[in-house]
Amino acid sequence: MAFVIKGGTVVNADISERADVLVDGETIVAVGADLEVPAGAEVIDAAGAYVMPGGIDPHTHMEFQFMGTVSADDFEWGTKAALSGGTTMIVDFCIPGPGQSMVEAYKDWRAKSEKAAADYSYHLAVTHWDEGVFDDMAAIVNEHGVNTFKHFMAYKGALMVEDDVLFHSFKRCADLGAMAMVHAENGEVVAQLQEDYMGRGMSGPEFHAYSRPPEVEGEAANRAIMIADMAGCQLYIVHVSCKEAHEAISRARAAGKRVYGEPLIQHLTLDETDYHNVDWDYAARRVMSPPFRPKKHQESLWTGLQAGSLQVVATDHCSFTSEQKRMGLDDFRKIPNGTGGLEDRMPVLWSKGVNTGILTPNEFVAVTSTNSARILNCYPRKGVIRKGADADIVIWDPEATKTISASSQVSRIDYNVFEGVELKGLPAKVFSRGRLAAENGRVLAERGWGTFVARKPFPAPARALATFKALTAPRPIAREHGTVVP
Ligand SMILES: NC(=O)NCCC(=O)O
Ligand SMILES: [Zn+2]
Ligand SMILES: [Zn+2]
Repeated sequence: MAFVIKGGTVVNADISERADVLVDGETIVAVGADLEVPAGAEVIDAAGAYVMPGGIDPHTHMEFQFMGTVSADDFEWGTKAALSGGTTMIVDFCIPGPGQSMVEAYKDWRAKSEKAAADYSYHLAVTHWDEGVFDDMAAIVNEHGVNTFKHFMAYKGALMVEDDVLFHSFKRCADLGAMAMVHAENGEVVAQLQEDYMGRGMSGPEFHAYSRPPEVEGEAANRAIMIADMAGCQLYIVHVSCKEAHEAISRARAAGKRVYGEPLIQHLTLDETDYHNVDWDYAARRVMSPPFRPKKHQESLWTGLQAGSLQVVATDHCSFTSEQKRMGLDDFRKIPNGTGGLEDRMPVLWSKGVNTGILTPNEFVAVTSTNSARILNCYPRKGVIRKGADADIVIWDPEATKTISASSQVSRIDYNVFEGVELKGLPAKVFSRGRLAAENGRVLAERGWGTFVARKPFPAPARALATFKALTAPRPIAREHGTVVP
């Protein structure tokens, strides 16, 4: 079925233009001024609206078995929540369980995500190192369409890996043309601080934040950057929450290293005072890692988006109900870590970023969609309004208003960390591969509409890094005695 979106302003990351968009089936087939309407095609009026690429959330956890429970939004409800807020693709973390191989975990995730209402892709987690992982990484890249590998530097005793695993795995990423990702927090220091506070009877959710100060994140970010540099691979640091981690990335990029940083909409807009609330539930619902930070860190994250030293805005959507959070009533270490945000990411970023003059609409598109598509290598199929791209399109009404409330949200949990935030600028219509998937926040997409988006390795940066490594590799000194020169 064909349709033309007429009269809107098409906003891509690089340019805004008055143009119509012709969609045929799942694909954008033309973008231009005053397009002729083919016989039988529907006309959709976008006067006064922006026509933007559907959002991509590069960091989610659907139906994730974690900390003794399972995150509440599965692929169906998580992607429906995403669509209601303008996000048409998520990239979820596929994390092998204890004793499970990467390829088995991948198959599990494929089965779980069959119910997705929007498109999805994965990052694979490296949770230990052995020959099986070495071999599986090649299969994952070459046969299963995943080019990113995640490493947790925190969660000691569970998902955390040490530096030896990081170096082995980062070198393997370099060989395969894949990208390494890290959750950057020094898990050893966190574990000691947690024990120390609990030992002194300090068990409330505020001590979740005190046991994970910005320094643990800054240290781990620096360490991962240096290890990636020595391994010769690209590095993506997830949920950058503080000045220390942002500065590490910014320094690395200024030194020519291929490092990317992803702040979350939560860290950009919410702060640690939420943990001081006298209502235990209120504070515990906001427990995530890294935690919400003192307000001063937000300025660093916003300027990072402006300067380009931070490239994408994600949610790390990992939602737990109040009941699940209460697993940690007597011990903050047992509160399942994670918050929601998928349906609010784009509207909150627009209201707090574009309406305040911090970001232009083009920069908004860059950090909510295009940059993820480019960094994760699914561009230009995703992340752009242009001929040949998937028809993932948001018609954005800059005048529409709403106040966020859990009572009207799509996510399955019973609260919303953005409760009461007033929004101006909302998705009016959201198309997912040419199908109307949401209208004024109401989800029309059905379970199972989503498809897996395979992503190939990164030949150009991998080749550049390998060339540079080879040219700058240590060489033996020619001597009369001693080393034999090859
Ligand atoms: N972020 C968080 O608290 N939960 C999800 C797992 C992770 O990303 O660390
Ligand atoms: Zn994490
Ligand atoms: Zn996460």
